[in-house]
Amino acid sequence: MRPRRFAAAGPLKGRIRVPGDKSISHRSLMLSALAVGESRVTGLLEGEDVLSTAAAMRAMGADIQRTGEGEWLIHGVGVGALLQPEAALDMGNSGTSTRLLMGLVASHPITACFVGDASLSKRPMKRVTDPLSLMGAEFTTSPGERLPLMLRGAAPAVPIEYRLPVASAQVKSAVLLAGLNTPGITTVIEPVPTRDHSERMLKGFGAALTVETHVDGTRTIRIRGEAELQPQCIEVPGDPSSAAFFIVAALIVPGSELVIENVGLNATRAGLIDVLRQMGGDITEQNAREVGGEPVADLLVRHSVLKGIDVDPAIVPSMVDEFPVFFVAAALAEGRTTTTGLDELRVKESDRIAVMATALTAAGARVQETEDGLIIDGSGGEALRGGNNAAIATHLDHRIAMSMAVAGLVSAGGVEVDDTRPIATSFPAFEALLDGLVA
Ligand SMILES: O=C(O)C1=C[C@@H](OP(=O)(O)O)[C@@H](O)[C@H](O)C1
Ligand SMILES: C=C(OP(=O)(O)O)C(=O)O
Repeated sequence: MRPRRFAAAGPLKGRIRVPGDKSISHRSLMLSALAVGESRVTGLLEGEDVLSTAAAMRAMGADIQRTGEGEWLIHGVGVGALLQPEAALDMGNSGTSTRLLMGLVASHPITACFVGDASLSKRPMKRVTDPLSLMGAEFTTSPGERLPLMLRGAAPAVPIEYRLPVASAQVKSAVLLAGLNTPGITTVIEPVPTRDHSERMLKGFGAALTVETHVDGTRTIRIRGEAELQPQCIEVPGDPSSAAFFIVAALIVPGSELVIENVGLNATRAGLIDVLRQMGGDITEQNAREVGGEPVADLLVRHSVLKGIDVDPAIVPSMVDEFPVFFVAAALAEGRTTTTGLDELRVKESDRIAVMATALTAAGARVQETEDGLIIDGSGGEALRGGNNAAIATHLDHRIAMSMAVAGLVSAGGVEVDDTRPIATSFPAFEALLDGLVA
């Protein structure tokens, strides 16, 4: 464990750049490893989760080299040609690596064992074993359909039409990636839109993929299997989920004025910015452009008096990973903020509803937990005053650690986080960036 106290240290001023998008980084390694020829990726997030994906793709035959900071060269094996890994694939803390790679393996004639850390081993996998079983893959799982599990891929796999029972980009992507090496057309029906990086990147690599959006917002995504992927040069945009910690910090720490450069603003990811603006957050987009087929801008964020709101549950998928830090913003707002429809937060790296309720309460915020969200009565900009000095339990969850670090910046006595190590899964430079800003 690596504990640390985060305390108030004055306004955040200056310019920072956040690391590459985690979702896009995973996908760029996976698809490059399946293309025939050499792909080049720049701006890759070198966090532990993405490195787990790189190691797994290497173990299944891809040649993956790091040539500089964030710069990687990948020689792919071709769709259908993944090799049998010789040892278990260690997924570490990463749900995205696990579920997307299960999709890839499911339609290859190989068997792979998936293992992970204590957090990942508690997370539900039935959401992917269900559709992948329909495609012909076979599973031996730990009780409750959890890791460790063994997956025997089907060759040939059977194309399916699958309607997502949960709003999950990981489940959608698992089925689409399985569809890559499945004869015929694999179809995913998505009643609620989730992040669309897989669709964009599969098309970019030359897969025959179509997206039909119906009047009620439902999306039907079709992919033609036995695809041949063309190698690509990919520039990964900055991660809005990492930028979120600094956006909220600059909004709630008085006197702050911060530019966060190169932030991905794909509409399926940008919900936090919309909600913070509805609360009165002063966030301006500068230098809007496209990076790697994704909309990107620099964000100028100024300290703002935030007003509590009822968050529309329809926006949840586009800010699903940002709720822990959003709760910190709500704890500093004037009045009450109500969130609902957050059931999925209970099955992330930790139960993010319960863990944040406990953590923020300990830090002195007024928080009430409901079945599917939190009700937060904000301090109206007053510093949080926690009753005790006990360390906040982060439960191997990077986003809890970083969110409570941000809470420490607006806490009268500081916030002690029990373990900062998980931060390296998605944002290894987080503490250095924060320390550099407030120094
Ligand atoms: O597809 C992805 O890259 C991700 C999808 C989301 O998970 P779910 O699909 O489980 O909602 C998100 O929480 C995760 O951090 C990354
Ligand atoms: C939920 C997350 O990631 P994963 O599902 O990949 O572990 C996250 O990064 O917040």
